[in-house]
Amino acid sequence: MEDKIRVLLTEEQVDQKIQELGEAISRDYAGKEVHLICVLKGGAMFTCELAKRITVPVTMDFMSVSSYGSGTESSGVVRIVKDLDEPLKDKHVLIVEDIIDSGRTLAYLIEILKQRGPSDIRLCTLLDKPERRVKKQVKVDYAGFCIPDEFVVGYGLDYNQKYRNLPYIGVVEL
Ligand SMILES: O=P(O)(O)OC[C@H]1O[C@H](OP(=O)(O)OP(=O)(O)O)[C@H](O)[C@@H]1O
Ligand code: HPA
Ligand SMILES: [Mg+2]
Repeated sequence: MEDKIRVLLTEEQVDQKIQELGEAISRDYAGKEVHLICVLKGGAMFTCELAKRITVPVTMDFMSVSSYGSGTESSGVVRIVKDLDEPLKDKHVLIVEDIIDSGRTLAYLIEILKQRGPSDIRLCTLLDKPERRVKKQVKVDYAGFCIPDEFVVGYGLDYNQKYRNLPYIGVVEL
């Protein structure tokens, strides 16, 4: 059966925001090389679109962690499914996520990546759900949109692995 999806952010709104984020990052990292860390799978589409709009030199690496089962609640247990290929020593690391919800995924990731000796670590997310935050210490450097406490899909975000390919952000009417 098809789920009913209500549009929360249109493709045009998302594109415009990614352009703005790319410009802000390019300004802030002027004269440096930025090492983007894409957090798979959710961060894949956003990372690629963002990378296209950054004008300073970019390198990219990919990591896969999982904190959600098949439902809409974080399990609280974060697992590394695929680690990075490259070391982070002396790099300007920018972690790119689709969403920060409870903050558990990012709190865990930042802790382990800090130990690998990067020059600095910042965080960029397309969506932020501040009302849901459990890990209050997670500081977001670049956030596209703050959204209300609703389960969203599209632009990399899934519900039971579906809808990652939608070019907009929608809410599944459960
Ligand atoms: O702030 P949190 O409550 O930790 O939730 C955010 C994380 O949860 C989702 O990933 P998920 O673990 O579902 O895996 P996926 O990216 O492969 O969909 C999302 O892509 C974020 O990575
Ligand atoms: O709202 C959401 N949608 C999809 N995946 C998620 N992971 C955390 N929050 C969400
Ligand atoms: Mg994810």
